Amino acid sequence: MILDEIAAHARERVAAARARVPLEELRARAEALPRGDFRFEKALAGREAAFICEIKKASPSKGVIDPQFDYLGIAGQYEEAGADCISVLTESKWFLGSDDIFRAVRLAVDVPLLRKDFTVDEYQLYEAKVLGADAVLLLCGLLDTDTLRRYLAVCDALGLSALVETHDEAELRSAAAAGARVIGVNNRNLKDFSVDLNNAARLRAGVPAGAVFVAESGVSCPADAAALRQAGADALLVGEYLMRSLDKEEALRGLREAVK
Ligand SMILES: O=P(O)(O)OC[C@@H](O)[C@@H](O)c1c[nH]c2ccccc12
Repeated sequence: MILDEIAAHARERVAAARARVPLEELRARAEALPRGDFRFEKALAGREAAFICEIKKASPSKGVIDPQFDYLGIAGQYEEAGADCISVLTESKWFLGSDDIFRAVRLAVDVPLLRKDFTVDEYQLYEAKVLGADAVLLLCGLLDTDTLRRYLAVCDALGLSALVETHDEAELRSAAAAGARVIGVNNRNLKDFSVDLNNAARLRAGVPAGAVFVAESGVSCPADAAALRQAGADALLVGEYLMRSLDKEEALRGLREAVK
């Protein structure tokens, strides 16, 4: 199953990174940085419907989405267009992302940034902090409730926000039990890549009051965004549609219009 393969590869990447910079050293570096002020989640909560715009070159389900991949140009366009947050894939094998891309985007824009990777080790939380991330992704499909709780405590101590991603009721209960403040529902099943926009609507009722609810994946036109907003999404995470839009400002304007 692909998620297992991606997670196994993430563990290999962490092992290699640890051999270069040991955990203790990385943690000390992360803890020496100014504690973040959770501006990722503030940016999401501050709007009627917020947009997290994603920078990804490829995905396991679609292959290469943008062969040119002028990620700095894209980041600039997203910022110009008024993206509330930007998600940058750093997974290297299936999404063709990298920490270098993240660093470059961090230097180029002031928008809150989500470091989008497959978190399988506490090490990656410190990595994200040192990269200048405002938020990390925690997948319930990879982390049990106790581990989630532990990672959320580390994030809190660093001033990092966490987008806790779920796909079904059991995962949503786990996210809620762990105390997640930003809960995502992925409309794409990472096990077989099928997309069901109704997934967000179906799980909406299980999201604790006060948590920010992010609908993720599968937005392919303004009407999709409208439907997700109708289903109670506080924020939308949009990747492929924006990556394929030549005029990202116009595309995002269209999505915003649709959720009003
Ligand atoms: O390109 P889309 O269908 O708009 O989806 C964006 C985002 O939700 C998707 O990239 C995603 C959702 N959860 C993830 C977990 C890991 C990597 C990627 C993802």
